[in-house]
Amino acid sequence: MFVKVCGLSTPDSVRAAVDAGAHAVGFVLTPSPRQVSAEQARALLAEVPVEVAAVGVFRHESIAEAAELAEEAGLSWIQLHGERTPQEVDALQERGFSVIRAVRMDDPDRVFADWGEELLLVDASIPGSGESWDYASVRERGLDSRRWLLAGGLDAGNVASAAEAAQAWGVDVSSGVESSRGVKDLGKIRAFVAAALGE
Ligand SMILES: O=C(O)c1ccccc1N[C@@H]1O[C@H](COP(=O)(O)O)[C@@H](O)[C@H]1O
Repeated sequence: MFVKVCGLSTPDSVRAAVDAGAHAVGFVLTPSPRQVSAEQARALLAEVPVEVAAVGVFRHESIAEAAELAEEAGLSWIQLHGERTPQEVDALQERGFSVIRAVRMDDPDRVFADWGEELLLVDASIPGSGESWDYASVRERGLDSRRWLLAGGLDAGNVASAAEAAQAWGVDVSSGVESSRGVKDLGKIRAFVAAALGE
């Protein structure tokens, strides 16, 4: 099970995720209670070993803005929310980025098609809201042979059953490892990663 922990903004939360065994960590560079600047993300990157994917999360930004900010931060992965096109994914890959393309669980089937992104992320309607949804319903989308992450309302208590219900390749979390909005809880991060990894 691939595990990503998102919305990290302090060195100790990055270390907690990495030490627990997360495969990816996310830095939100778009307006959010978890937003960090490119400069802050660059400093946090010092805590991330090369084998762990460091991801910049973008929602309202153009492709050019996202690429510029990610380059400034030194991030090689971009997570792209919002209405996007296959050409935008191509443009980021041509610029050297690996792409996580976020779709909403209620998007039409065509949005779930394979656009060549490295990972698809299937999230609730409002990203980062902690809103859970009917995880089993994603099985109708035909993602069996794809590399994709389940997100939205996950926490240490439900991640194993949610991943099983959805037959997820990987999982992503933000709200479920916080003590209050935007404030990560190190114990919850460790418990989430352990539960996702079946430890
Ligand atoms: O976490 C945010 O604030 C955020 C803002 C804008 C786009 C994506 C964001 N986070 C993503 O949302 C899900 C986590 O949702 P939840 O809080 O666990 O329910 C995950 O994919 C984050 O990468």
